[in-house]
Amino acid sequence: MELQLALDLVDIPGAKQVIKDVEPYIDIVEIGTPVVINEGLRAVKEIKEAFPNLRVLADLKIMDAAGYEVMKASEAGADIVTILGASEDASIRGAVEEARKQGRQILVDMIAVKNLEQRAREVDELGVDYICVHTGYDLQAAGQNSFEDLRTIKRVVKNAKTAVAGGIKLESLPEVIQAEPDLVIVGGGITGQADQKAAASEMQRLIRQA
Ligand SMILES: O=C(CO)[C@H](O)[C@H](O)COP(=O)(O)O
Repeated sequence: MELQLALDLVDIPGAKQVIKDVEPYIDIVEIGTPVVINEGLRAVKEIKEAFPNLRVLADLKIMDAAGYEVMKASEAGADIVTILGASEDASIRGAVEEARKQGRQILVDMIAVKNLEQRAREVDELGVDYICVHTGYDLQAAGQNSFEDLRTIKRVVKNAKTAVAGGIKLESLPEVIQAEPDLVIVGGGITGQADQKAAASEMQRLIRQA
């Protein structure tokens, strides 16, 4: 099981500062969608150059023109690129094909997918690397989480690794770990804490002992 730090509400210098503090405790750093919107793929490039030993995920949430967008994110240095599970099979195939060419990986974000069980089975057949259940900020605000969805994809996904994201905090991490995802994605549960280093270190400890 691995830990991914999601950076959503920072600029590039801010991202570098957080990563410097928590690098020993994380496996992957995510350049979040808002950061890419604000700063462009330059954010991915600068973070990869500053932290070459860390895997970098570009959270582009691709919906179309997938091959092209995966190519551009790969050129910027992304190791993993995200595409939406709600996108067309042709787009997901295009993303996978380009990622294979570039030696990169694809994470499918299942945010807003209604028929989760069926779509997870279909996406799993398309050769993606990760399938991620995700409660976005708007539904987190309504008190939702993805823990039941994680158990659902764990049942049906046979090839890809499983991941979970959305509002995971130190208190809820043990329940997440129990469902045995391959990747736990945490944003505010680390970045929103007064002591980010302590939060990341404790999360890594719980994950490693699982
Ligand atoms: O992709 C995202 C939002 O669309 C976030 O990166 C993801 O939800 C993790 O952040 P948090 O733990 O703060 O919810």
